[in-house]
Formats: sequence, C-alpha cells, structure tokens
Amino acid sequence: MKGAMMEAQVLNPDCELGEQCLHQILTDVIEEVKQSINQDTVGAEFLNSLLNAPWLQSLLKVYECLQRYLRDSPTPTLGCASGLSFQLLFDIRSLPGCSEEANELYSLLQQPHMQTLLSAHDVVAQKDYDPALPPMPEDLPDDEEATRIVCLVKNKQPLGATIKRNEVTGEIFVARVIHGGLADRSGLLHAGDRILEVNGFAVDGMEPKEVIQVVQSRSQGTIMFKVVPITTRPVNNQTMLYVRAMADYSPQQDPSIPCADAGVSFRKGDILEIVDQTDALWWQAKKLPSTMDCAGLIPSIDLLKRKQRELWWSQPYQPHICMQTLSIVEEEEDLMAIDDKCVEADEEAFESEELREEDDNFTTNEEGIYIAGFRLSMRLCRRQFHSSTQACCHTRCPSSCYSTLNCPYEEVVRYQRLPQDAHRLLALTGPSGVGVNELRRRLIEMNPNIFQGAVPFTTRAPKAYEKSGREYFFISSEIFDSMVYNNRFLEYGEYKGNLYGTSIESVKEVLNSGKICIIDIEPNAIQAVRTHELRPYIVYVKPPSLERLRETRQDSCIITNYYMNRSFRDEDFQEMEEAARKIESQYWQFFDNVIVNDELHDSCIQLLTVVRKAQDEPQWVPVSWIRPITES
Ligand SMILES: Nc1ncnc2c1ncn2[C@@H]1O[C@H](COP(=O)(O)OP(=O)(O)OP(=O)(O)O)[C@@H](O)[C@H]1O
Repeated sequence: MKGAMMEAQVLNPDCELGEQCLHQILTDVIEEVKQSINQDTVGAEFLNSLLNAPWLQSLLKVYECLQRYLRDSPTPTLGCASGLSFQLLFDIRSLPGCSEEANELYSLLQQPHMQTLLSAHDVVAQKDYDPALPPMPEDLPDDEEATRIVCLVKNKQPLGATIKRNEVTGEIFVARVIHGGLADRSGLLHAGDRILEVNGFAVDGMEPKEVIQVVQSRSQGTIMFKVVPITTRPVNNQTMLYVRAMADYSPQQDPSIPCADAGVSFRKGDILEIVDQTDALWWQAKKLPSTMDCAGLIPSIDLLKRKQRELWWSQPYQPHICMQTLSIVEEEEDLMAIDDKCVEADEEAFESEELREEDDNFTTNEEGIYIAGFRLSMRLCRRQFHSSTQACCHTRCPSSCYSTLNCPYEEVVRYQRLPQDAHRLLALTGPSGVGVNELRRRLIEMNPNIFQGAVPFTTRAPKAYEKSGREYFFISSEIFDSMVYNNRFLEYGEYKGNLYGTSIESVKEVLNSGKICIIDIEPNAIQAVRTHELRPYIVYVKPPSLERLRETRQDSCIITNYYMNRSFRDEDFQEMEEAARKIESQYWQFFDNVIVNDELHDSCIQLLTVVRKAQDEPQWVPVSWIRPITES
C-alpha cells in the first residue's frame, strides 16, 4: 500500500500526501491498474476490483473527513442550536405581519428533519452522549429485586436455553444456556436467571412444559422475558477440548437427559468439540464437522462412565479377552481337534507350502525383492488365535481391558506429520479372508522402495533357505519370553509348539529407514499398536455385501486352518460377515479409515489414496501421542 501511495504521488503531483487526499490517490492508482489489466494479469484484475469496491471508496472518504476534522479541530459556535430555533419560531409567529422569507424560514425550522439535525448538533457540541434515563421512582420498596427485560428476536432456530422449576418455591429458572444458541449470542440470558414473565405472562408456579408452550406459541418474532438476573455468575474460563467418542450415545433413548431435544447423538469414533464443562453431569458439545453455531448436551465423562458401567453389569457375563493367559491358548490348541472332514495340514505340509510360496513368488516381487511378514506359519498362528473362540489376547495391552469404561471420551488433537517426521505406521485389519494380506502385498509389490512389512520373530528353527532378518528373526524361547515380559511384541502367539510375534522394534526399524511400514494386525492388537512412538493409522478392510463377495471371489482361494488354498464357500462369506459385525461393534472407534474390499483393483487405488492422506493430511490423534503423559 505504501508503494501504491508513493506511486500515486508521482502520478498526481498536485496532490500532497500531507493533505491526506487519499481518495484522489486511490483514483489515480485505479487508473494505473486499469492500464496493467490490458496485460491480462490476474493479480492486477483482483487489485482493480478491490480498489473499485464501493465500501473501500466510502471508507476512505470518511477517513479523509475525519483527518480533516482532526486537523481543523472545529469548535461549535453555539451549543444549543435547537433552543435557538425554538426561540426563532416563537419570534416569527409573534410578528404581526411577516415577509415571505420569514415565512419560509418558519416552515424550514419547523420540519422534523431540521429539528432532529439541530438536536444532534447540540448533543455533539455538548458532548452529551450518555443515555437519558428516567428518574427512579421515589416509592420503590427497599427489597424490590432488580429486573431485566430481555427481548429476543426469534427466527426458526430454537432459543438455545433450558429451564427448570424450583420444586419448593415454584420459581422458574434458566437451567442452562446452550453455547452458540440464540440466547447465548444475545449475552442477555444466563444460567440461574429467574424468569418472572414470558411475553407478559407471569410464569411463577407454572410447569416448565407450560412455560415452553408460552415460548413456542410465538415461533418467530420478538419474545420478551422479564428476569431477575443471577447475582453471581460463574466465571467462564472454559477451554475448548476435542475428544473422540469411544461409545455410542442417543439422547432420545436416555431418560436421564434434562432435555432430549437439546441432546447431541454420537457414534463411536465421532469427534466432538466440547465447549462447556461447567455442569458436572451434562457438558455442551458440537459434533464435528459442524456447520451449526449451536452446541448440544452430552453426558460428562463421569456420567457416561457410570452409564457404561451400568450397561456392562446388566449384560450377561463373558470372560474378557484380556483375562486369558498363554496356558489357556495351549488348551485352545488342543481343542483344534482334527475334523474328519478336513485334511489337517501338518507341519511338513506347511513347510512344503512355504517352499511353494517361494516358487509362487508369494514373498518376492517381480524384481526378486523379498517381502517380509507374509509367512504362512505366522499368519496361521494369528488366525488360529482369532478363530478359536476369540478368547485369547496375546497382545501387549497397555491400557486397561475396560478401556471404554475407563475412558468413554479420548482427548484428541489435530496432528499434521511434518516432512522430517517418521512416517505413520499403516496397520490394516479386518475379518479373516477379507483380503488384508492381498492388499498389503500388492501395495508393497507396487512400491517396495516406499512400503515395507515388519519382519516377525519366531522360536522355530530356520530352514536351510531361510535367512535371519529376512523371513523371520530366529530367536530362542528364552529371548522370546523376555521380549514378551518386556512388552516388546505388538502381538504374538504359538503355533505347533513354536512362538511367533511382531515386535515394536521390527516396525520401528522400517519406520526409521524412512519407509512406510505396513502391517496387518488382529483387531485385538489395535490397543497395543496405538502408541505415540508408532502413531498408527488404522485402516479397516470391510467385506462388501454377500452378493458381491460371491461375485468377486469366484476365482479366489482361502487359506483355512485345515486347507491350503481352497475355493471360497458360502459359509466362509457368512462367517466373514459375522466376524465383520463383531469387529465393527467392538473396534469401530479406532478406525481412521474404512475400505470396502469389493473390486480388488479399486481397493488398491483407495488404499493408495488413504496412505497419502495418512501421511500428508492433518488427522485427529490421541493427545497423548503429541504430549506424552510423563509418569511421576
Ligand atoms: N477384492 C478381492 N476380489 C477377489 N479376491 C480377493 C479380493 N481380496 C482378496 N482376495 C483374495 O481372497 C483371498 C484371501 O485374501 P487374503 O489372504 O488377503 O485374506 P486375509 O484378509 O489376509 O485373511 P487371513 O489373514 O485370514 O489370511 C486371497 O486369495 C485373495 O487373493
């Protein structure tokens, strides 16, 4: 702007900057910009439209006037022009015969516009800007309460306040003012104000419902409240808080909510902006993304915990997944009796299958680059745990088993990975057979320089062709146990007497190398993966409809506990659908993204988009990942 002014000064030498003739300067600048528009410059067009804007022109004119006023600092020649005009009117009227000019002056001074102008002149001249209040009535009783008349102009929006009745006195109070609602924006109604009248109706003794009827009888227009304002208003020192809901909530199904219409319903995984926590039981929040100004009621963390606990106790007892120990798994393995109808693949069979994998290029890509983390034993070991009654939890479990009960809202912040930060771990999960490994493999194959799997650990002996650190890290049972003891595994388990596990170190090694680590995890390992060092982005691979499964998996094969690569059957699809339902009901809140694996090609493209999003776009992540809680 300074540059523009200098330029303008050159254009019009008659205009001195000292005289503040900005308007003239601007006109010259516009002229200059017009010429540059001929050169088809987009920036110049924009500047032209900006400088031509009527509001800017008017503003500058006002500015000039004010500058002139400040410079001249005029003083009024008289302070009571309206008084003088009355005197004149009186004098003219009392003249026996008056000239034409006197008559014209009389009619001019009599005009309301002129009188208002003179009166405004006097206010400015006398600097008498305070409102004139009527004198206080002298017979006011000493105990008279100060009342306030509040007029709100209601449109179709709700008023944004709830009321309650004092059961002893029958008085009606404003219970709460909803953040961002009409009442809140007016700044005139506050929680604790006692309502005396609504639209002229005295409300003392009325039921809250009746009061609301009076309010609602006027859906639009002015609503007048006569209130006794609360004397000590709580200081509003609210800070904005963002949380991820870990439970579902429906105000319509909650008999304890003070006003269901003011409630906000939410589902697991929704992000809520909490704007008011004044009330110990009912907070005010907005569900994001939101275009609404007005917040609504949600249960506070303590109240929601209580509700969750009540619900939990009212449900039939189920042994919790985290209560199982390794010995139980061993028993589970015994339960894996050989089904007459199945041919159980024995160790040898698996070995030969593993060899065949190599031949099939299953773990090497076209360039012969080895892809870690797809070995059958590891996959079968995990699958066995998953399919065996879902009762085992061989995952590092830093949070409590009842984490949802302990923390129905998880505090989150917006996190944008910086280019110099390690990539976020990409963890895929889904029901067995849905295609998690297929998608993962394709992604790594497409771009082995960008994506890499984590090399698992095992206690089994290496085969002749295997290399430690490639297929597996081969370690002793003692070392494996100590790693378990030290919580170094994201998940681990036993298969045919050997232990297998994915360690945090394996994942970190990939991340530290600058690549994107992509792993598949069982849903019950999600909690273990969600740490600030890995900052995982969790993608749920969801099966499409049964119909689409039948259509798309016609030529695909499934690896079951007993069969290698057998064709999908209808019961596999049904099992997959059932497993998906269970996973979604338990873990939905942890999913950052969902891919419905319908057409494989489309799913791969979707996954690539998701990966880019995960690494390059801001995401809501637990606050503890950004500000780790230090233990004292
Ligand atoms: N969208 C798809 N269309 C057709 N076939 C698919 C699709 N996705 C995966 N498949 C095939 O389904 C079979 C099972 O997929 P995959 O092995 O990836 O399952 P998974 O989810 O890893 O399950 P598990 O962990 O139990 O092995 C494979 O033969 C795979 O090629």
